[in-house]
Amino acid sequence: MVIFLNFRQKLGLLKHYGSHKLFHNDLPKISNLYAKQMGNSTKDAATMISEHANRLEISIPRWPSSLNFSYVWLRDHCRCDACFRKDTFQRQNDILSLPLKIRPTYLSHNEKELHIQWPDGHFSKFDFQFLWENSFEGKKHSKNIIKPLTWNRNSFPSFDQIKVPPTVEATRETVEVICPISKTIYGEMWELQADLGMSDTAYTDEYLGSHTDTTYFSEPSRIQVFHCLKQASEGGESLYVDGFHIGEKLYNEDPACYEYLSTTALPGEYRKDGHHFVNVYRIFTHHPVSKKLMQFRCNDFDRAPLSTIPYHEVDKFYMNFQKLVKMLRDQRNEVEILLQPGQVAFIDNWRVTHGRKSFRGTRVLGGCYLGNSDFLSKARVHGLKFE
Ligand SMILES: C[N+](C)(C)CCCC[C@H](N)C(=O)O
Ligand SMILES: O=C(O)CCC(=O)C(=O)O
Ligand SMILES: [Fe+2]
Repeated sequence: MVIFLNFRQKLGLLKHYGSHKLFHNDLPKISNLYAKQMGNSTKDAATMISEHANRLEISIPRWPSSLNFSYVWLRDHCRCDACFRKDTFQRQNDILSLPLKIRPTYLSHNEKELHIQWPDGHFSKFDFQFLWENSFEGKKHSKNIIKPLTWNRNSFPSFDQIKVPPTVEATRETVEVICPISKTIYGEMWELQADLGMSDTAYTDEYLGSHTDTTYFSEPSRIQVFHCLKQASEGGESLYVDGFHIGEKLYNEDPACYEYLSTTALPGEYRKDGHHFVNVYRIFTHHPVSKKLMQFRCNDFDRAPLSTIPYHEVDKFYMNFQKLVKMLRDQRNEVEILLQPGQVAFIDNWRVTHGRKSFRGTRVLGGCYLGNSDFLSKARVHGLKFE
């Protein structure tokens, strides 16, 4: 079975093992539809183009507001063969030849396209669809469509499941249908069972507080895949918490603490024979343009010596950090799932924390990591849109 934690809202469900229709989700579908309606103004007699000093204002009745395009932006985004290579999807016009004070000499449009004649004789055509999808203002409107639905113990969403044989190879095959597997210091596919030789608390039979993995990487792994290959004879339930729910709650209950943990950097560290990772990060990271919460990172086990905070601020750090971890350990926020052999969990490691209860007997988890760029690229190919 495949369980998508969090991606039910955001990325979708693996409905047919082996099929190409992997990412299904109502919300992105709505947003795509929205983008289509907004961009494809078929018989829009009422399209209005107004020239201003350094911008064009385009108004199409279907668009929620008019969009503005500066002339230099339009010249830079010309998609003709001389400016843009359609075979490689790469730019060809050199930024240094872009005239910053350019203005069109002649403008016209039909129902689908805007036409611009430039002073040097160059001619550009723009699909309204392209303009809608790539403008700052258009993006702002589309972004409002997908709002992450956060969850706690009581509001945890249901998930779809399919059967995967409880072997590492079957896990690999399932995952590879979705996305190439990352190779990290743990290899591609790893197996996890209590083995102190591995020098990590994950490889014990003890309780493990909920955390995100690879906080010590400059870009943490995006998806953590867990496949239960063998259940413990007792205990070993997985514990999941929605870090965005924690963020929301903290923001509402103690905005100063949220602000502090969004702006204060701390170091993470991981040492293992021949490896020494160190990375300085913030617990809450926001999208550089929309400012929405984009990533939650928290792993107390892999916290490095606190060298990023001056002594007079240290009390403040511990106070705020404890507050956060208390919320993370609060059972009201924690979802408990006893993974069954054959059940695979895909966890958004940029958002959802994982932990486990202590256990007895032999418990084996198989799994792997998927990189952020690889995963988002595949999701986009399946028609999903991201900021
Ligand atoms: C078993 N597996 C490879 C998944 C994880 C092992 C690494 C755990 C590390 N403390 C971290 O949180 O990143
Ligand atoms: O044993 C578990 O369920 C999780 C262990 C863990 O944190 C990990 O492998 O990253
Ligand atoms: Fe972990």
